[in-house]
Amino acid sequence: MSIQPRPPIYPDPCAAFYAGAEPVPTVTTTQMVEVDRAMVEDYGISLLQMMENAGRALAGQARRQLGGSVVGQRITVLCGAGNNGGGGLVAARRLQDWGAQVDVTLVHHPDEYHGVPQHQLQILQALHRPVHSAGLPSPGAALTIDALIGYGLNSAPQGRAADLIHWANDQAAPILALDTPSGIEVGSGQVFQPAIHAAATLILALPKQGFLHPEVQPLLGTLLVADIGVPPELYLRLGLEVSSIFARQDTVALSCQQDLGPSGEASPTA
Ligand SMILES: NC(=O)C1=CN([C@@H]2O[C@H](COP(=O)(O)OP(=O)(O)OC[C@H]3O[C@@H](n4cnc5c(N)ncnc54)[C@H](O)[C@@H]3O)[C@@H](O)[C@H]2O)[C@H](O)CC1
Ligand SMILES: [K+]
Repeated sequence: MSIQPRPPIYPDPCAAFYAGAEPVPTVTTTQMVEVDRAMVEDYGISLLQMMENAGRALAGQARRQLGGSVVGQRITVLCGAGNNGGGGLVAARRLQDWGAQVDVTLVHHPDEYHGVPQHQLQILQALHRPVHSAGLPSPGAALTIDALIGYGLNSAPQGRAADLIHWANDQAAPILALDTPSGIEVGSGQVFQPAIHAAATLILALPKQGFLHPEVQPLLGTLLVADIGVPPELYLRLGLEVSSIFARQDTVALSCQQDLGPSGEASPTA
C-alpha cells in the first residue's frame, strides 16, 4: 500500500506547532547550528550518532507510510552530499536491510562525498549496494525520499539537485522529505524554485522558524518531528522550553494552531 499525494493540511496560516496538547517551539537556523555545535563540542554526541538516529527515524517513517512492511517495495532515495544526504544514505541502508528495493540516487559522484556522509556512503559500498550518480531514477517507485538539501540551502537549487527536485515532483509517488522539503530556506521561509512538494516532512529535533511562513506550509505535507537525541539541558541553555514530546514515541505528528485568538491562547487544530 502506498500513500497518495494529499492536499496541504495547513490551508490557513499556522501560528504555532503542537505535539498533542504540548506546544513545540520553533528554532532559528542560528539556534539549530548552535545545537549541532554544542552536541558535538560540549557533550560529545557526534554527528555520526545524530545522523544514524535521523536516518533510522526516516526509514521508520517510510515503513509506516508504506503500510508497515517494506518487503519488495520500491523506494527511491535522493541524496545530496551534505548531512541531509547523509541521513538519506542511512535510511536507504536500513530500508534495504528490511527488504525494500531501494534506488539510491546521488547528486554528486561518490568521490565528492566527504566527512560523515562519505562514511555512510562507504558503508553502502562495502556492502556492494549499488548507488547511482548519473541519469535520473527509474519511475514507478512507491515512495520517493528527498534527502537532497536541508537547512544548508544557500540559494535556489541548482544543477543536478534542481533536476532531481523536478523529477521527484513529476512522479506519481508521494515524497517524504527529510528535515525540510529541498528548496526551502528554513530560517526565513523563502521558497526557491524548484522546491520539493512533500506529502510528508520528517523534521529533525525541532521545527524551523520558516515553517510558520504561509508560503511554505503547502509544501510540507503532513508534519512529523523525530528525536535525534538532543538533551533537554542543551535546549534549556538556548532558552527553549521543550516538553517531553518524545516520552511515548521517537517520531510524533505535529499539529498547527491557526491563530492565537483574543486571549492569546487557543487549542491546537489537527
Ligand atoms: N541537529 C540537527 O537537526 C541535525 C541535522 N542534520 C541534518 O543535516 C542537515 C544540514 O546539513 P548541512 O551539511 O549543513 O547542509 P545540507 O545537507 O542541508 O546542504 C548542504 C549540501 O547542499 C548543497 N547545496 C546547498 N545549496 C545548494 C543549492 N542552492 N543548489 C544545489 N546544491 C546546494 C551543498 O553543496 C551541500 O552539498 C539538516 O537539514 C539535517 O538533515 C544532521 O544529520 C544531524 C544534526
Ligand atoms: K530535504
